[in-house]
Order: sequence, then C-alpha cells, then structure tokens
Amino acid sequence: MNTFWMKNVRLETGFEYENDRVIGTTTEVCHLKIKDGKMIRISTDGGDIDKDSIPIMDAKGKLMMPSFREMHIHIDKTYYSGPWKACRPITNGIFTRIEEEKELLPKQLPFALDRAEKMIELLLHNGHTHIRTHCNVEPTSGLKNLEVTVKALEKYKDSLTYEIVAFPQHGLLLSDSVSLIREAMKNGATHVGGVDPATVDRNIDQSLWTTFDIAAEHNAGIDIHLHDPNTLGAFTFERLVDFTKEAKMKGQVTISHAIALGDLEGQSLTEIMTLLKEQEIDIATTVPINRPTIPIPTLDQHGLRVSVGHDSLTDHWSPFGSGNTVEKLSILAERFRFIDEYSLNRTWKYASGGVTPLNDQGEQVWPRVGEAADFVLVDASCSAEAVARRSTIDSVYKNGNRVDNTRIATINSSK
Ligand SMILES: O=c1cc[nH]c(=O)[nH]1
Repeated sequence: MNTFWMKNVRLETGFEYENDRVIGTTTEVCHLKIKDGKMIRISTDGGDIDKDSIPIMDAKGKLMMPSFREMHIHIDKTYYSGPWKACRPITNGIFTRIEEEKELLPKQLPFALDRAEKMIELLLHNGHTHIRTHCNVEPTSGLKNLEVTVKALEKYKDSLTYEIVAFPQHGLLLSDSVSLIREAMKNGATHVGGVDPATVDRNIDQSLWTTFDIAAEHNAGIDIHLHDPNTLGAFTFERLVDFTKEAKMKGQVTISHAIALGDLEGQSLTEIMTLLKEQEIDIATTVPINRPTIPIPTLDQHGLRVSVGHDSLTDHWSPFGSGNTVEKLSILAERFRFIDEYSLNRTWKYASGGVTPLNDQGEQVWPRVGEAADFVLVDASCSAEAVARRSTIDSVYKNGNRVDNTRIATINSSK
C-alpha cells in the first residue's frame, strides 16, 4: 500500500464571525502523511516532509473534503453511455414503468454490464467512494441483473465500498418475487428492497411482514422505495415503524424517496418525524424539484439522517441526472435558500454520510489521524464556495489510492 506525503492540502479549521453571525470559513494549508490507507500524520510544518524519504504529492492548496456516498442509484438499468432516449409518458402511474420494464430489461441485458461499469467510473470521477445500488430482482430479470451488478462492483472493489439492495421492482407480492429475493440475498445482495406496499402490492402488512421476514433471515438491512403520497404514504411509514420496532431493527431501515414527507405539514409531519426518529429510520432522496420536495432541513433538525442519491443517470424513469453530487448539493442549497456561509457549509453532510470537516459549532473534527484516507480535493477555498459555485472535484482518494483516473464514459457511444 502507498506511503506518501500529500503536501499543501487546504483544511477547514473553523468559522469566522461578525457579531454572532458566521461570515466566513477559516482554512489552513497542511501536509498529510498517508500510510497503509490511513492518515497517520497531519502537520503544518513543511520541515516534517523533508525528513522523510517517501514520495510527495502536491495538492497545491486545493480543499480537502470527505468523499461522497451515493445512497440511491440503479446501476443495472440505465441509458447512461448509450444513445439518447427520452422517457415514455406515464399513463398508469408506476405500472406504466413496470410494464415497460418487462420488454425493456431483457433487451438491455447484453450491454448492462458495460453501462454499469461506465456509471461506476463516472461516480468515482465525481467523488464517490461508496455506492448503494438498487438492483432489479423480479421474474423478468431473475438474478441476471444481480449478476451484472455484483460483477461490475467487484471490478472496482479496491476503489469503493458498496451495498446492493435486492429490489422487487414489479412488486414483492404482485410479481411473486419472494423466493427470488431470498435467492438474491444468498448471491451478493446486502439489503432487502421494496416498493409501495400499498399501491403496488395492495397489502401493506403482508408486503412489509414478508420484507422483514427475509431481512431477519439474512440479518440484513432494509431499503424500501415509498412513492405513495400524503396520508397513504404516512400510513405506510407508520406501519414500517411498527414492523421495525417489532423486528428490533432500529437503525437498519431506510426509506427511499419518502415522497409523502413533502406533502405533510404541521402536527402530522412532526408526529411522523418523531416516529421515524425513534426507530432511527433514515431517508434517501434525489431532492426532487418536480413535486413538493421533502423538507430536508426540517428532517435534519429533527435528528433524522437524510442522504442524497441520483437514482437515475438518464433511464426509462427519468431523462435527467448527471451523477454530479456537488451539483446535487447546490440544488438542495438553492431549493432551501441556503445563501449564508453557515448553511452552505453544513450542506456537505447530506452526501458524505454526515462527515464534515467542522461540526455544527465550528470545531474541526475531520480529518483525524488514524482514519481512512478517503477524500476528495476540490477547486474551492471552502465547502460553502464549492456548493454554491458547483466547484470541480480535482481528484478522489480511497484508502490513500487515487481512484478517479479510470476511463470516462462517452454518452454518445453506439450502444
Ligand atoms: O421505483 C422506481 C423509481 C425510480 N427508479 C426506479 O428504477 N424505480
């Protein structure tokens, strides 16, 4: 493993105040010694470097920030790197897409691996060193998409960590996918997925009971797509909370999208947030702006963990998506009117699993000696600037190794 000095990295060290208001972020240029994938020394003294006869890399004053965790994507079914194709209009809600997939997915299978690899390379290039991907497991795909997903991610296993959610996209009960999901859990999936137990399976309790049963059997976490809006969504959250409690799975359940949170207000929102918080159920969101966005800052203030994900990088569900998480954070900040230094500074946590250089009080808490050398170097003076100006990620490191220098997909390839 690499042993080297990374000199001249800019680290955030605190906040600058005017009266009681944060008006800036202070930084310091430091030198980092990396050994066996870990940061073993953080120094401000250039003399330290000269004493060592190990390679030296120069970050040239670039800002060092925690790398990103992509917490919701589908690498197994994408148009990314293929020819342009817009989406079909939706005429029957989620069932439009379910029916479409039965034809589309077998046609995409021959190049699914190539596209998945290109997507991973793009995500690495954009600063991600962890990916949670949902992978279709239903009668149309069987375990074929899972094979593709495992193969693609394993190829990059030295560059990132990953989680695979076995996703019964066509309905766990509706498409009779229970035994396939059980098989997927023995063949590389790490989490049990699900989708709208009310609208799709039309039996919330049976669908959730089965999901938790499979999770318990494999000692696995759960990550469930919940698009159902308003009070139907809220009722599903309540049942999910009940099942989480009963199964003693506190802290092991994620709701993806959680669309209903964007519809609820006042007391009903507070009650749901309190229930979710009690069971430490976290939320993954794309920060949708085509419908009421879930109230991310309110959820955060209530103590719920919210993470961002891209979901699609152009596919049959959405023609949008760039895989650029700095851009995603900037959209989040703009949507919630984060225009001041403090709130822009606090935005990075939604993409880094909560890791930030400064804590809420402005004390430096990252990086720490002994931690894994997982970071990005950014062309920015501080993270508030990076988020607002959508700064470029210069380079990406996992366990001290540079991981963003693989080939980048060409969107217009012939596949
Ligand atoms: O259910 C969903 C929603 C978005 N994208 C998917 O692939 N599935």
